[in-house]
Amino acid sequence: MASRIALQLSGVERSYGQGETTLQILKGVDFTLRSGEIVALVAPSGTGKSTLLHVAGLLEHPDAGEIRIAGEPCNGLSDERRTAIRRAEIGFVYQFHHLLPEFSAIENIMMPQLISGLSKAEARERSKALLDYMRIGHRAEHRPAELSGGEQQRVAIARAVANAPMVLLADEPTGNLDPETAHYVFEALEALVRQSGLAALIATHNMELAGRMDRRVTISGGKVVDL
Ligand SMILES: Nc1ncnc2c1ncn2[C@@H]1O[C@H](COP(=O)(O)OP(=O)(O)OP(=O)(O)O)[C@@H](O)[C@H]1O
Repeated sequence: MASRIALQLSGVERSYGQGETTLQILKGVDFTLRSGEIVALVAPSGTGKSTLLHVAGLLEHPDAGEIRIAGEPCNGLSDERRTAIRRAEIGFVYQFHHLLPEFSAIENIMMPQLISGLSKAEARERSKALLDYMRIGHRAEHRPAELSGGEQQRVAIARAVANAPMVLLADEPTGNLDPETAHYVFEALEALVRQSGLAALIATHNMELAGRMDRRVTISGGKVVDL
């Protein structure tokens, strides 16, 4: 049986005003991401990878077109509802970890769960399981500055999936790591996707990692096309 559609973009357009002119970045993007698949987004700098991730993740509004998360059309929803969907169904990972420096690894992962209303005990238990899963259980009480780059990114990934979202959107998650560490972090991410049935769209310039994903897409002429 085909897996469930987690994210669907239809006819999505997005442009930015630049002085007198308009820079049209996305010109009718159609794209479908299914639960349990990892898709690489590989495109030259400036073609709109971050824009696509922000629009897909409900951080920015498209100028036209439709975004559905877990089947729910997100156009025309109130900002409150969009935020609620984003918190529940979307996890973000960036090139730089953006962990809160004054909190430990486990506290960083607990945070989004506490915001969602989980008890402290439940949040701690799930965070510990995620840390173990990412093979950094022994670093739970360390603050970000005391962790290596690869460990920091694994904590950031654990935090992104802490609320069991349907979709993981990652913008160069290994871009700041050496090749060996990048490989190791991707391995942990891949295991997590396989185990949880998450759907992941990962922007990367790393062709070796892209080659290991289920499929590869690029942005060409403002549209998403298969590579
Ligand atoms: N808020 C904004 N206002 C104006 N222009 C913007 C804005 N955000 C992005 N752009 C422009 O839109 C284009 C696409 O940007 P985007 O960040 O999506 O590219 P990218 O493919 O992610 O690039 P990179 O690989 O360098 O991160 C760029 O030319 C950028 O300058």
